[in-house]
Amino acid sequence: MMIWLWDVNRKILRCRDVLDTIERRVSVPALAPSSPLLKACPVKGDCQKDVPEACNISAVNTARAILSPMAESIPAAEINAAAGILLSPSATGAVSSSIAAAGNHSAVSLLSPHAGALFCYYILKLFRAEDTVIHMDKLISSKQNIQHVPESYILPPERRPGKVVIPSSKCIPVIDLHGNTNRQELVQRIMKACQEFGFFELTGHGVPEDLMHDVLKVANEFFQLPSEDKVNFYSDNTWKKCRLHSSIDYDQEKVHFWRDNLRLPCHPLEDLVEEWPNNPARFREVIGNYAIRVRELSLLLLDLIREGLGLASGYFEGDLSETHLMNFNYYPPCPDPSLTLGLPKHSDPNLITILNQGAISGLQVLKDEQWLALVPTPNAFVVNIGHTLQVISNGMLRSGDHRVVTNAYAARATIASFIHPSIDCQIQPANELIIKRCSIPLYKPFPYIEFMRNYIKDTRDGDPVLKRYELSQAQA
Ligand SMILES: O=C(O)CCC(=O)C(=O)O
Ligand SMILES: [Fe+2]
Repeated sequence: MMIWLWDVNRKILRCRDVLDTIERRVSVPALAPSSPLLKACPVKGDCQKDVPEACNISAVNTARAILSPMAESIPAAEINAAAGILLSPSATGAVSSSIAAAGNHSAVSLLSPHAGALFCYYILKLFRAEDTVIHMDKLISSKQNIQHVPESYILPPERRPGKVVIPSSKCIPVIDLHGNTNRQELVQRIMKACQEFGFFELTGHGVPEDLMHDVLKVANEFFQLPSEDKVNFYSDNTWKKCRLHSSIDYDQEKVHFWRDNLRLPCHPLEDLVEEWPNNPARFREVIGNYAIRVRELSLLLLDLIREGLGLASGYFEGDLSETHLMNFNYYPPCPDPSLTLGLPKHSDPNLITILNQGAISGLQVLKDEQWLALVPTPNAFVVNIGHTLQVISNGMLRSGDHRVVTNAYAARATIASFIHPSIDCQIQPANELIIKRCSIPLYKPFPYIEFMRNYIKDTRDGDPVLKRYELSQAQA
């Protein structure tokens, strides 16, 4: 059962979001029928009819009594059922008419703002426990003692990694950022790696070893927290930037993947850090420091690539590299890694990705139709090019296909840092490049927002998203 509310702007809010808002707005005391705070929040006159004694007997029981019949009458598929709760006096009209429009009777509680907030709080508390169970059950890290891979995670035979042993090797180029004093040579090496593999390992990058290590430690600690400490971040909305979820698109996909994921927006940091978890206690500090360092590093690498492509100085600055997201991936041990994948074959959608994969292997890169298993190099980053850079470079650089396999013995945490264009950008092969090389564009222009929509769908279904945007010779 999910409870939905309307806020003063008639935006539909999820239960958790409302709870958070309320927790920020009112300090909620332990509920006691005689609580002076409850007495201090009288129910407004005529609402006694709708919300009998809401605030002077146990509000939880009252909430249950009011909501139970209503909850049963709500068709599961309809989200516009609600408890009408007033978060501010000006919401009265909006809430009442929304509920009336949605055809739901009852329970428009005309409370004073403070009483409304309190009442709302207890109603939601009631349902939060249930919400926690429903959502947190989707996380693999919430499942206890899994002996077998559940059916819904078993891939069809042609998409399974199977039992084939993929030889591990140091298979992608290694680039030492500080060991290369000659900038031109460095640019050439990066370009070659991005053309041939779409991947390289980066050493000498300047991010301190203890920070590389600490971020993974804090990430591991986050995933191991009890469910109730994480549920506030859970969301099935693939567009929500700050969210905890599992697999790729859990409610829409045919088969699930063996990974939990916390995604955080990171730029501009000072505006966003408040949205991040603050448990473990060091989370914001450690991850914040790291986010700044990897963003700087990504922009430096993008600038080297820009130079290699012969694009004007500053080409990737501004909107094109505006969005910085970090993916905290968590792959718990899997009882049979041959049946499932942590992540299916995909290329990243963005410009450039910097991955801190710790010491446990799992990442595989596709080269000449062969999977190569990467052996992690201590304190090195794995860098890869995303679809957007492939398109801007008109196919000169390639986004590297990769996938993640699971293992049966140890949980693996990784942090992937993505630089994306802002969602309003139009993406297309760089004009200067087409002109300079007298080439024809290989991709049609597309709005990044539309591309991302298709990307999520195609990745979960195993389809190549760039196919949609390729131009045939005749069209170009
Ligand atoms: O966890 C890994 O090894 C890779 C993660 C990845 O490919 C991603 O987050 O897009
Ligand atoms: Fe990826």
